[in-house]
Amino acid sequence: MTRTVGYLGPQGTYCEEIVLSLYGKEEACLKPFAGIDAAIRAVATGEVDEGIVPVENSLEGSVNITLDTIAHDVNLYITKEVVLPVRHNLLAKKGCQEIAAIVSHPQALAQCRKTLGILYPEAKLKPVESTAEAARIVAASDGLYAAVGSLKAGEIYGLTVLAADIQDNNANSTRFIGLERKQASSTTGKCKTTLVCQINGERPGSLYNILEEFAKREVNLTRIESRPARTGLGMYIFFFDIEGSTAESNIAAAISAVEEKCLWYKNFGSYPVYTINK
Ligand SMILES: O=C(O)C(=O)C[C@]1(C(=O)O)C=C[C@@H](O)C=C1
Repeated sequence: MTRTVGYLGPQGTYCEEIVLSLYGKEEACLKPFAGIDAAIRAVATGEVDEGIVPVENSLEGSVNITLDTIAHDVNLYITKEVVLPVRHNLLAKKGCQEIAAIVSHPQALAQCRKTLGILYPEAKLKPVESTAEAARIVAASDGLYAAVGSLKAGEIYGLTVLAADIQDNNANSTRFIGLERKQASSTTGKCKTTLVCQINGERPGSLYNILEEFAKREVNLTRIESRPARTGLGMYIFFFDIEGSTAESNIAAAISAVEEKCLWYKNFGSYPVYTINK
């Protein structure tokens, strides 16, 4: 049976590039959503089998809407991670003479902030839901707009490339995750495990006590990220990315110990990690 895969649309986003790299034409029915949270919620309601969303960029850091939605609003598992090198382009209508505003996803605008400031210091930066939505808006505009997006988005919406490779740093890459209602079936090869928990921030050493459970079992953490717990100012939840899977006994034991010590906890499971080489 073909699976339905939801992602941040419209056609031509980097999210779509990930979906197309994972599934052949016959293997998946693609369903674009207007927002990252909508794509995630569609997995939870059963509208789609899987959602592909961005979670972190090497220049700009976390995609907060992804972290907050998976922590607070749904109960889903992370079933894969895919890292994509991201190369942005400035796209405009043919013959465009003047750029009054540059539109794109806020993460994409931020990844090109310095370059755009040098090329078009007077242009206003306008955030929209995705890079492909930006290209679609520019194609429908009066020609005074440009979009930051992929070459493919430029082709789809009939735009020309005013400037290529406009990301501020060539190490620009984005981490995407696949979300499903069931745990990943295969965790062989390179794997990670992600959990989120809230600790008692009023006691000294609470975070240290959690970290100790990983350190003493030689469990390697690849990322710690905090986000508001949404229970009051100064209260936080912590995301931990762990190298390896819960099939490894030291990782399983560390997670059980952490669960005992925290106020609130969610395990997103273990999942394989892939990188797209460009
Ligand atoms: O707008 C897109 O094309 C997306 O897939 C979203 C997104 C993001 O949210 O980080 C993905 C990759 C890039 O880092 C810029 C934008």
